[in-house]
Amino acid sequence: MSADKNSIEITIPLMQGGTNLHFQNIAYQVRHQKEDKLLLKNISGTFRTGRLTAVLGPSGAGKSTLLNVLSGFKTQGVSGNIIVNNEIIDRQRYRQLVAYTAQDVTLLPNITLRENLHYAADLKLATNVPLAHKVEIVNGVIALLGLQKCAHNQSQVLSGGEKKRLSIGLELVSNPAIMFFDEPTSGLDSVSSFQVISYMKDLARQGRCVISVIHQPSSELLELFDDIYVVVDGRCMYQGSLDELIPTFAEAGFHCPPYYNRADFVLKIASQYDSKCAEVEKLMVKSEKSVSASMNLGIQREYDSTEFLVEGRGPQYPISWWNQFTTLIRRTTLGTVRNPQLMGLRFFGHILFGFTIGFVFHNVGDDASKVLSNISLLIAFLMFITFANAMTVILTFPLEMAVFVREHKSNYYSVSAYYFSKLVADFPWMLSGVTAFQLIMYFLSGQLYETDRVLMFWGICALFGWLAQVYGLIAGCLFPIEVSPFIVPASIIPALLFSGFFIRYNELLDFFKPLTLVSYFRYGFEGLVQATYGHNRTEVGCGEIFCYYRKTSKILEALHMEPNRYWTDVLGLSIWIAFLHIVLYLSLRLRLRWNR
Ligand SMILES: Nc1ncnc2c1ncn2[C@@H]1O[C@H](COP(=O)(O)OP(=O)(O)OP(=O)(O)O)[C@@H](O)[C@H]1O
Repeated sequence: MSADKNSIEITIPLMQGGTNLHFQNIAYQVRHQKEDKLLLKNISGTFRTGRLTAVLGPSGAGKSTLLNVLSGFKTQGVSGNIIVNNEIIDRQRYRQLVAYTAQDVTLLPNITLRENLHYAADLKLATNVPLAHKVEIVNGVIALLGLQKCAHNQSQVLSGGEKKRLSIGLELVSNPAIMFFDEPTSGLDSVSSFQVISYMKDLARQGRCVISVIHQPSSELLELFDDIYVVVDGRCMYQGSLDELIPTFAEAGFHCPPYYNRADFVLKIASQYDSKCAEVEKLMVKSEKSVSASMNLGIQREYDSTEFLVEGRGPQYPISWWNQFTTLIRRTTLGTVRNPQLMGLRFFGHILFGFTIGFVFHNVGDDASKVLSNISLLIAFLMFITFANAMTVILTFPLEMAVFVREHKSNYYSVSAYYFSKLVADFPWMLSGVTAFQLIMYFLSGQLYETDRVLMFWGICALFGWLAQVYGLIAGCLFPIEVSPFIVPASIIPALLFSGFFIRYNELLDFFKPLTLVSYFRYGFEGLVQATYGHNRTEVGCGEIFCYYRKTSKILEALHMEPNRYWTDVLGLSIWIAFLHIVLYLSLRLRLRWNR
């Protein structure tokens, strides 16, 4: 993905024709504390091509909600019509036209700005777009947003303003006709804010319809906008040009003092809505009527349907499933390799612990007088594999989840492409860590050197590492980063209790016995015991005159284990892994549902 550093021409094509967006009687209802709450109340309006529109309103008025709905990010509980150039269009076509940049866009920390744009181009542009053209588009976006200086910086070191511009750029690569921004200047100083809004104005001038929620803009910043849309309590208080704003309010009896910031003036009037001011209500009703009237002029047809963004038949994603899958694998692998803590924990952590535990349990493997220590080693072994593999993913996955939700909602790729890419990309790292750990420990602790036995031991370790990783992914998907480091160990302890190590099967109350059948630790522990002492091994070496556990049958008896159950344990672990994969897939879907 090298790019020609000298090529800074702006190559984003101008929009052909214009795209006018009308929205009619949009209502949005949520269920909150067992009550239905109407957040948007039959709100209507028009956003026109080539114009930059500011959405203003007091805090809690419904500005972000309106943008979320109009961008198609929220669809559940929404009714009303979205009309683009006089046509009601389906969800698939609409998503291809629209881009939405939320207030805080989460970015993958270890991917550079240029790489972020390249991956967005790979995922959002049709597969037949040649690489050279994608590079041109990325260079164009970088030049347009003035990001040349930091193009090779990883996202984690970008400044707030650079991140904001990158998030605009990510949407720009697919050259959308309609762009929504939620408070793009929040957290920026006045110079950067001016820059960002100026870029947005350029985008509008190129023939796009650009709409932005803006919080308390300065007079200078407000001047950059062509149109204003004022939202109050989920309704429209004003829609029209910036120039008409003050005269319209004056007509309703609200006069703006000279030299007063127009945005502040409007917000002051809007905040009187709560005190049930009759003049404000009159202004709202008048505005709603005039919005409907102007829309009827703009729309040449009547629409009966109130179903919001119906499902269409066209392809949902810009590129094929296979290309989504391979692009995501490349990106995840790059992010993993660039994450030194994660790599360190995964690989060197396994090696370090392999040596540490290996030396602590030095040569206990083939000595019947040290069987109890060796059995403790087996459970310690499994515990390390579980925590090392589950914890590494729960630390990074919640952040990735935010990226997944944003990108999936922006129609970059399907859930299944992401799901399989995640599993495939992470698998070799897990396997290499577990293998290194096992080999070091196996030989340092003096287990029996038989190829079959080493492979059987490795098989259980690999399955257990895999299980732990998927377990961690589920926790990282469903719980915030502050909660999952507690949830994972707490939920593992019951499985550990019924592993057969802490309390033997026959010592359990009858009531608890069935639980050993669902404990994955039981299958892991028993599998390791069988690989170590079962399967045609009759005796263990003995360095003393008498060793009680010299015969392996005595060891299995003491642990209440039947001989030759290795493959049953493999089956038990495999069923658990298959089950957890289904749970992970459903968790990803659930996570998307929460954000609908
Ligand atoms: N899922 C929800 N359940 C209940 N109420 C909600 C939900 N989402 C938003 N709200 C409420 O809807 C109102 C509008 O929220 P929204 O985020 O759109 O406001 P906003 O105008 O963008 O405010 P701000 O300028 O402070 O960001 C708020 O009162 C908010 O508390």
